[in-house]
Amino acid sequence: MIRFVTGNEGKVREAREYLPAEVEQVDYDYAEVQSDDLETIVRRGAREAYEELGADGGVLVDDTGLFVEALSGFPGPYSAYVDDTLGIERVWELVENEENRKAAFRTVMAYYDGEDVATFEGAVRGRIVAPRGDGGFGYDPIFEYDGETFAEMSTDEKNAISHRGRALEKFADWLAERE
Ligand SMILES: O=c1[nH]c(=O)c2ncn([C@@H]3O[C@H](COP(=O)(O)OP(=O)(O)OP(=O)(O)O)[C@@H](O)[C@H]3O)c2[nH]1
Ligand SMILES: [Mg+2]
Repeated sequence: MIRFVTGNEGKVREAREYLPAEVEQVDYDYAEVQSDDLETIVRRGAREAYEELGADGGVLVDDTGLFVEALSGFPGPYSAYVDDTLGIERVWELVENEENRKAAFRTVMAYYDGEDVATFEGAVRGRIVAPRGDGGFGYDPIFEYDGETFAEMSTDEKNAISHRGRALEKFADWLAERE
């Protein structure tokens, strides 16, 4: 059993689809330290969550950012705040008149079970487009990869190419090797 510490059900859905182990969602709000480095955020988050929730199996945390080239990497680690305040329509409007609409998603996951903290990273490059599709969550409707937005893909299709899918793949390999 893996305790996935997140308030985001979309992340949990993708992890459940991917991982062979059972995944329990724990909605504990660990402190996301102010940092422009996702790895720093998840390393601390995993330790804090483990200490708070107790030594009842490992905990997994995921911090994700959307990095838009024309905006010098914004919103990056502040993606959740910008989603809540500006919303994805406004992010699209910020990029709409730019020639360069390239962007990347980056996820870093950290797993901690009382021994060492292990981290797994995944990234995908795509471009920002006007919102399309009703699947997915967060910025999925404005992120296009190979002609389709993430919101137009099934969970399986997104996992096969996404930032989170790549991080989950590394995590799954690591778990399998440890057994
Ligand atoms: O289009 C997207 N495709 C994704 O695959 C994806 N993963 C996360 N996000 C969004 O980017 C921000 C990350 O912030 P975030 O990592 O702090 O997540 P969160 O605050 O939602 O949950 P958590 O911190 O409790 O785990 C939040 O606005 C998420 O909705 C995504 N958007
Ligand atoms: Mg968050």
